[in-house]
Amino acid sequence: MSSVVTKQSEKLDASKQAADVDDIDECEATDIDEEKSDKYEMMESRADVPEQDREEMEEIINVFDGLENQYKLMEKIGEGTFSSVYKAEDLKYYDYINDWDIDSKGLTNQPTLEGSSNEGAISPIKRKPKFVAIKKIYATSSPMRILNELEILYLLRGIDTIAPLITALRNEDQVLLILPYYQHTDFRQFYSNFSYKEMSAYFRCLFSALTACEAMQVMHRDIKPSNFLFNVERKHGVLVDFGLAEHCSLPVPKNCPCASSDTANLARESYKDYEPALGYVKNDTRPSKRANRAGTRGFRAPEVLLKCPVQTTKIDIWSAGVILLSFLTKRFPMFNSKDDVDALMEIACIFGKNEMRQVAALHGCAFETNVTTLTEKRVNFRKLILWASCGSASIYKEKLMHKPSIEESVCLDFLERCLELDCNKRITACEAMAHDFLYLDDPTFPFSFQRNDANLDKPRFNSPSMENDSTETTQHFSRILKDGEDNDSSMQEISDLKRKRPSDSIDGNL
Ligand SMILES: Nc1ncnc2c1ncn2[C@@H]1O[C@H](COP(=O)(O)OP(=O)(O)OP(=O)(O)O)[C@@H](O)[C@H]1O
Repeated sequence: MSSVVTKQSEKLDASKQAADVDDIDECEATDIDEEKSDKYEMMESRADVPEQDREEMEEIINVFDGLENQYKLMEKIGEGTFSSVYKAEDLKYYDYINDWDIDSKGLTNQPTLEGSSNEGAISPIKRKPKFVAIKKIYATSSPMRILNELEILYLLRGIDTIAPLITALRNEDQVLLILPYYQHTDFRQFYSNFSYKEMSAYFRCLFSALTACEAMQVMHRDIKPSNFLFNVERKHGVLVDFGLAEHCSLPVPKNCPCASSDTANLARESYKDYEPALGYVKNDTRPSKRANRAGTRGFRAPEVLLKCPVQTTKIDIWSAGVILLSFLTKRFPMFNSKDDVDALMEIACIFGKNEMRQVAALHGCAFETNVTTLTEKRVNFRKLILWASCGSASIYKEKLMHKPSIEESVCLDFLERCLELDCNKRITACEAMAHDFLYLDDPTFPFSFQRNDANLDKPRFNSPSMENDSTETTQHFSRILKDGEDNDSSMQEISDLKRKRPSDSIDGNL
């Protein structure tokens, strides 16, 4: 497959391109020499870039020889646990086919291919600078982890709500992922004043991304506002950061009651007979429960907190529900626990002890607490939201007396389905795409509103065979990440990889 991909995404031959493309190549050829003479010029021109960020960008340019001819690093835009992200101008954008670029869809500023007409092509002078996000993965990340992120990004190519990988570069232990740059609005600027319609648009994009992940059996594991880049003006969002993502189809021991409907039903029933023994076993010989708990505090699903070994894509639905709860309560972060026990207690404050015992039994655990303020029964979501968002007791009481609007009811129903403690009963992303809440901004809602249900059970994109893809991608990227290669050959591999855009190969050319 890799050779096919190479062919499709080959740099466009200058002779095959329109005259204006040739013109720009010549201009760039002269520019390159000038750029080389002072590779840091672009950073000096930005006095507002902090000294430390400037140093980091200089280091990247030093490590990746020739990078400055491809990308003009501008500023640091994000920093996480595993990476730093920089905005850069894509200096060679117009030399390549850029099918991944949602901005370019329907525009005629793409270079033309052999045999195609150049009519309507935009002259070089009108070309806008194009930007990418360069994600520098810290050298402390294991190669397997980086490979996993690359592999999953490759698998999820071609979906306009998931940030695609443009290319990846490696030099020794330094790895850069090049992604399109998405102009977005900080969550803190809009979460407290979004209307139901705006929330609907936000979650339709998010759930479209989650539907794609679900179809590929990929758990993102880190769904949170900073990983969903939403552009308020365009009402469009993209999911980023698959650094913790994981396949849930991998064989795991099904040693959790939730894994089969028989044992799950038994657990749901038997929790009532559980008699808590006071104290704890002094010399407990039972093996400790182990499971992947990767994620961000406050967004972990109950099954993650209860260390269920059979986690599925439902964990992401819970996290999306937590984001919706933030919108509705106008509180962010909604949960802020320091550890998993605290996190379970925060959830118990809403769901009550009775449901917590049930969900604990579903994952082979027992839930016991001596915190007297916890109630047996759950708190009604509407009451919780009004209490948290109203500001005063009198407004709360007044609002509570009013019947909820259709929009509010639909939204509350969606919230309950996402924040369902029992992962087996929680809504799937595909089912969520059929929920009225995701169509509130439809002009005909709710009068003559009709969803096109015919397509809702189908993933809205091509689904290449995961097994084959996964294997080939693993081979492809593991070569890039393989240790012990000399610098030249690894850089050669990297340049081979350059511009092998996954989305190029999705439309039936494999
Ligand atoms: N393609 C992009 N376009 C614009 N900004 C981006 C892009 N990718 C990442 N960012 C910004 O960089 C931040 C960190 O990126 P990312 O989440 O991929 O890194 P991380 O190290 O895994 O972070 P965390 O530990 O917080 O999950 C994002 O929250 C976002 O603000």
